Amino acid sequence: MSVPFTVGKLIDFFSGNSSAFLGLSFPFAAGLLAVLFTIGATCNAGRAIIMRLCGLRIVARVRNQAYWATLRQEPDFADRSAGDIVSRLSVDTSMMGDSVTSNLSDGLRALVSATVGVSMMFWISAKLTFVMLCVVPPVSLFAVFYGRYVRKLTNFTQEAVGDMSRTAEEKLNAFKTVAAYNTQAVEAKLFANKVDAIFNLARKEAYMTGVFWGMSGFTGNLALLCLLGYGGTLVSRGEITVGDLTSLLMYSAYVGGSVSGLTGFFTGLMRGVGASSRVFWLLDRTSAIPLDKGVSLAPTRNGRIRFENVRFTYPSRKEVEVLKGVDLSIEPGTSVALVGSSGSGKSSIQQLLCRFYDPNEGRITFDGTGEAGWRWLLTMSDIRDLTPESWRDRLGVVFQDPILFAGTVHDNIAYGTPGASRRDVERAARAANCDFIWDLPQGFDTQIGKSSLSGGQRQRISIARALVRQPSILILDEATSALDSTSEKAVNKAVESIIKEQNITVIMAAHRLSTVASAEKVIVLENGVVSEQGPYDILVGSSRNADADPHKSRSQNSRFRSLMEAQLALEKSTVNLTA
Ligand SMILES: Nc1ncnc2c1ncn2[C@@H]1O[C@H](COP(=O)(O)OP(=O)(O)OP(=O)(O)O)[C@@H](O)[C@H]1O
Repeated sequence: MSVPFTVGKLIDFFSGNSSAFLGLSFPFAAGLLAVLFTIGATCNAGRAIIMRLCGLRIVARVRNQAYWATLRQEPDFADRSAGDIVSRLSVDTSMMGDSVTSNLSDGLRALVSATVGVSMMFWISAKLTFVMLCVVPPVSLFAVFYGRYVRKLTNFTQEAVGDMSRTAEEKLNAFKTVAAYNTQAVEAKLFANKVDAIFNLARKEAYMTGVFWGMSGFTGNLALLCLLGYGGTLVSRGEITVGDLTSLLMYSAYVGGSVSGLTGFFTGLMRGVGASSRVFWLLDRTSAIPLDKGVSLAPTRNGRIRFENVRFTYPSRKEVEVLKGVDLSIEPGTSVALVGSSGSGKSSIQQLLCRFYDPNEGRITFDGTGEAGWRWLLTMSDIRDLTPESWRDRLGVVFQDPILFAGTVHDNIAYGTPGASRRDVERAARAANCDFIWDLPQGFDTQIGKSSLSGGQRQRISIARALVRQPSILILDEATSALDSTSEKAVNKAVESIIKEQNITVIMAAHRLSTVASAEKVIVLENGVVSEQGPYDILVGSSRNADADPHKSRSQNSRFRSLMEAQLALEKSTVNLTA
């Protein structure tokens, strides 16, 4: 800020208006200025470096915290808004970092420059400065409205960007489906619509920005005109010198630059406020199922699981009740098959067991202390009272569509069991009938990705992943559906022996007769309620609700029989053929 003042004094000194330069000898004053400029340059560099580093640190820290906050949400949340979360983690966080560092620093610098510049102008000529400043207020007022408008637009734009990312992510994940159905053009159009939405928002901002800059440029020129016209008059009247007028001109340019910098700061700040509100929303969101809320379940013996009048609707589809009062009981160390037509609620029961959701009514209890007789009643816990973390530690889960991550076979099997040794991993792999691993080029150290193995191989690795945890409860959702019947039999046999060995409860959702037959108890679901349950042999010989009413007459028209009719007939004909 000393430059305009110095230039004015220099002009006066050389034009003979003043006998001394800044009241000092010329070489001394020039040396002093050189020192001042060096200090200024060093501070400027320091400011830029410090602010940049602060920005990077803030972005890194906020990203980590936001990702951590996301991972601790209920699974349904991330499932529904993955694309949007990615945009919050990438774009919003960096906008937020910029806004509070380089933008803030530039803004503060502009504020100081404008204040010092205006003060210096007043000091040189209060009259002239006052005339000039009359044109500034309308621009400032406009800047405030402009900033607010930009904040609103930023929020809309970020939401639109999230929407676009979601669409792209979904379709890129299903690239083969898009290719198989030749829907590239349809998808490109859908994506273009999302891009158009972003473009339209950006266009609105562009119009507003254009008007703003046009207006502020015009105001600046008007101020300059005042300065030259009125300032020239003051020089001719001898009220100020030519050097003073030059200093004033330069200060006004500095102040003009600072004011536009302040406007940029204000809009940047508003953009940052918009982006940070989206990031803070994520950081502040409380999970519907907090991971650490409740009593930690000690790794004790296995226990009985009971569903008591469980009613459930998915949060994203509140109008459809999926489970309509499910009552069932599963003894520890037994295997149970959930059977029912597609959409009857088998996976939903398993998801509730994993506590990905909580029931709307009723409760799911676990008697984890293994007390015998009536005493187990006293030790039963509603699984909602347990921390999801400690509860899930007891579970081994294999989903319908198993996911493998980039990494080695070993890493994939040991995923979630960091302490698992190579021996543990190999034992689990053997139990899950993963013989093919030994034939891979680098065995357990072979790198695998999302799609480098067949469906059946992926399923078996997922089963090994669940077994290596040595769970109390093994949840298998159509876990062997992609296996050929020999592999399926081998896996079922291995799982059976592990159940006996380790007292594991197995709850499997299955359509295949061979898998169902391997279970000790079959629970038949129909339209969200348990319609039959009992041992396989009885249901197949067809007792209706053998558990509930063992004395009831056997019916050849049981729901289980009709579900399995085709497979039972096939089995019968195979037996006849073999005979
Ligand atoms: N995430 C979800 N959001 C909303 N509704 C869902 C969700 N998942 C499942 N549903 C609905 O809940 C009902 C029961 O689904 P569920 O997956 O439990 O059936 P299922 O018996 O396991 O079927 P399948 O044998 O085909 O796997 C279905 O009507 C389904 O449309």
